[in-house]
Amino acid sequence: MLNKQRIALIGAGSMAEAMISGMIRSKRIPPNQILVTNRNNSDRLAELEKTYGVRGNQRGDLNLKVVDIIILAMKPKDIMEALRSIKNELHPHQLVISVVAGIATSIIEDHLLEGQQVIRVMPNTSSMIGESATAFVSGKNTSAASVMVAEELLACMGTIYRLDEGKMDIFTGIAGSGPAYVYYLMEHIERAGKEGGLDAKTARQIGVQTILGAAKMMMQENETPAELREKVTSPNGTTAAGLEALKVHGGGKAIFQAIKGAEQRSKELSWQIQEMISEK
Ligand SMILES: NC(=O)C1=CN([C@@H]2O[C@H](COP(=O)(O)OP(=O)(O)OC[C@H]3O[C@@H](n4cnc5c(N)ncnc54)[C@H](OP(=O)(O)O)[C@@H]3O)[C@@H](O)[C@H]2O)C=CC1
Ligand SMILES: O=C(O)[C@@H]1CCC=N1
Repeated sequence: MLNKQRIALIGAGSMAEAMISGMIRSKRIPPNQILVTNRNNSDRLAELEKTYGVRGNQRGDLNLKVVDIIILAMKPKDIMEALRSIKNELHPHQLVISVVAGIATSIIEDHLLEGQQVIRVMPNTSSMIGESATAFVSGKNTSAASVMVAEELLACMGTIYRLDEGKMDIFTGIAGSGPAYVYYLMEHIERAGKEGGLDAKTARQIGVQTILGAAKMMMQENETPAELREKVTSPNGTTAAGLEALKVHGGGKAIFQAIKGAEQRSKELSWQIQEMISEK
């Protein structure tokens, strides 16, 4: 089903590239069926063409009528302008997928044609290698067949979760923004490794394998994170000392607050757009 779909990405930034890479690596969509556009950065389109074999189009040259799926991948502040610009080029049977953080499905539906099929998605940049944790919400006009196509498409980028709209903010806090917390953690692991005498590259490799091993343990073993943690922790041993330092320095609280902060920002983005709409 998927290999017949023509897909246009509106927005050619980090998330668009991660999705393109996921699609191409999956080999389930021929590159020449993927079109990508932005506002005015032709060098960026050329770069994506060269790297992935997709077709970069200046916005004015992109005929949306010939595509099946339109992916909105611009910043939240730019979505209203984008919706205005595409509305009358679309037919309601075409599927619009938005990856824009904080923007509710109903807002997108309200600013497109009556009956437009819409799906809201929250991927993360691990889509690049087919390892995203991706959530989606189906819009009110979206057919079961279109949901199946979207699931097939999103599966090229990783694991998918169908959620209620109300859970998208917390999902964004955990999974959409989540890779950044892990990278930040690695930055600190690397710093400590260097201070302990390792070179940066070795410290990073050790840190990555440790995170990967722990992640796989949580996936494959039938034990809670707390149980797994206890198995690492010998009484009065090194781990107990490390965990105590984490507690003293608010490590757990910091992780919790990072997720809550991102969740809250996702909500705010939604309110800001609502305000913008009601002011007009
Ligand atoms: N980065 C991430 O990890 C994730 C991002 N997202 C969401 O994805 C969206 C994009 O994020 P990201 O890729 O990081 O952002 P970037 O700033 O990297 O890219 C934004 C892109 O949108 C383009 N753009 C803006 N307005 C228009 C328009 N009217 N028509 C065509 N193109 C337009 C820009 O083009 P130009 O350069 O020409 O201005 C640019 O290519 C955001 O809404 C974000 O919330 C969701 C999950 C994860
Ligand atoms: O930082 C952001 O707003 C986007 C959404 C999730 C990840 N990046």
